[in-house]
Amino acid sequence: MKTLTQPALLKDKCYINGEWHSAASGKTEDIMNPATGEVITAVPFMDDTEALKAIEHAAAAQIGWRSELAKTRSAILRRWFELVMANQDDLALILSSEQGKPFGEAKGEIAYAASFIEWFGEEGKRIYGDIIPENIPGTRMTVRKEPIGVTVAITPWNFPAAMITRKAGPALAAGCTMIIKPAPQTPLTAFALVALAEEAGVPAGVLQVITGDSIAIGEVFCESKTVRKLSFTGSTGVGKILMRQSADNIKKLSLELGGNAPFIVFDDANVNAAVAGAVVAKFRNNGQTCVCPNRFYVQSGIHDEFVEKLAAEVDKLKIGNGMEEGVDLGPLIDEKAHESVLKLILDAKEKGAVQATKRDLVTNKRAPFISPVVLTNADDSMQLCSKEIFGPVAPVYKFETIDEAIAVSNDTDAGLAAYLYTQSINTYTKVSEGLEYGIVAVNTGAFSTEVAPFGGVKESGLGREGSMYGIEDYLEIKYVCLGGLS
Ligand SMILES: NC(=O)C1=CN([C@@H]2O[C@H](COP(=O)(O)OP(=O)(O)OC[C@H]3O[C@@H](n4cnc5c(N)ncnc54)[C@H](OP(=O)(O)O)[C@@H]3O)[C@@H](O)[C@H]2O)C=CC1
Ligand SMILES: O=C(O)CCCC(=O)O
Repeated sequence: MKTLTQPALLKDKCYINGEWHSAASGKTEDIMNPATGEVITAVPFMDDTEALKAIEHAAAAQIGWRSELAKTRSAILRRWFELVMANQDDLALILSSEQGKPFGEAKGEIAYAASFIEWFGEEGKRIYGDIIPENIPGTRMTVRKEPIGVTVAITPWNFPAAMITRKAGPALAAGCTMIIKPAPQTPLTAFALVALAEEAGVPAGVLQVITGDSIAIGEVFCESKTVRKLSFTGSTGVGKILMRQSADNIKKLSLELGGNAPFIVFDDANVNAAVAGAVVAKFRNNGQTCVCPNRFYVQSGIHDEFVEKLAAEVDKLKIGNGMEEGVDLGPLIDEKAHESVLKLILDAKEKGAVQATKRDLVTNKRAPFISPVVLTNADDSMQLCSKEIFGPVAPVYKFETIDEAIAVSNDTDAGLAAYLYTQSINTYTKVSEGLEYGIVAVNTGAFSTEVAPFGGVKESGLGREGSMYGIEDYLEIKYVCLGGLS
């Protein structure tokens, strides 16, 4: 078992106004390692009292932070990026211990998380305004982009590092302050990241992290008039609650919600490439990613070959404690997730789905491990066709025509990511343009990067994260009209 090089990175307190705090109530919540069931530590269970205090500190810190030169903020973010990369192994160990993903994958997430700090630190120096050619004599018309103010982030457990930096990176670079409420399962990565931000020189109150009563803290965040923006990644149901709660003060929202990604394979696809892409896309983070394919649509001519090859590859994946060498899939996040995924598989089997993989479903009754499965004969009467699976299950549906593939893919309230495999330029053009999704991946199973926009349409959310567009969500446009000139 690996040990931390910097044990001080394992914090068990919240970070408010530059200091580490327990909850005023003294309450704590245990943090478990999902692979072993062991308690790693306990963290503060804070509530509305601390949320209100953090907002006050964020508002006070906002004044100085927005006045700093973009170049100064950028230099601090650069140091934060370098510290995150210098502590990549320790951060990955903390992340893997509380979340369960394999150590190598956790290291990849830390590098991905760091890339948002680096990228937005650089973008922050390029927040240009505009000069409008005036249409009224004696005027000058200009546009400035200004930081929106105090912001908050509610983040999920599936990417405990990257979902924080994808929000905090642009917020801080734009001159906003941010309070983070990480998922209750994975606060330790958040604490460690914020400890490194402090070391990098992020001033007190600019970046804070609190854990505890999600509902009470969420209400304070939404109802506060001081908080001008909320960014949330998580389920569509909770996104809708937060949107309703934020309506009274017209808060700006970024919502990165659930997906129901189709993965379409046409007869003319390179089947080996499609299988390799399917494994990468579907089994990343044990299927617990909102862009993991949820429905595999495979054209009839290539269907049997694709299923046979995919099942063979999936049967090779090694399940286990993510800290062990060679493990591809860790546990699911908790028992609730395990039960939910198992129910979807059993429902599909009852309705006629056939398991193409060979392993038994449940491999370890002491922890939430589940075998990865490929199911054929799937149809839209099965719950997993419309519900986000969030687990290592690949249901395969057969289709005949291009129009049918587009229609079934779009027949969902979600619209985050879609995948297609074809070698035809006509099919590529027609399908990529016909899909109602924020992201379309063609002949690849991987597309996430800090330089490209991530986000969905329909009930998958609002706004885009990452890329040159991601910082816009933390800026307000101010039009200044100067009149009376001679
Ligand atoms: N888009 C994505 O990346 C993600 C999608 N999901 C989807 O959601 C399903 C359930 O996962 P789950 O973790 O329960 O996701 P949730 O959307 O329920 O939770 C996400 C975060 O929001 C918090 N939260 C829940 N209710 C409120 C509220 N009323 N006010 C403020 N914060 C709140 C949670 O804290 P608490 O747990 O304490 O309630 C957690 O930190 C998954 O199976 C998956 O389908 C989940 C995670 C990420
Ligand atoms: O929303 C998620 O599930 C995490 C984002 C994954 C990614 O950035 O690829």
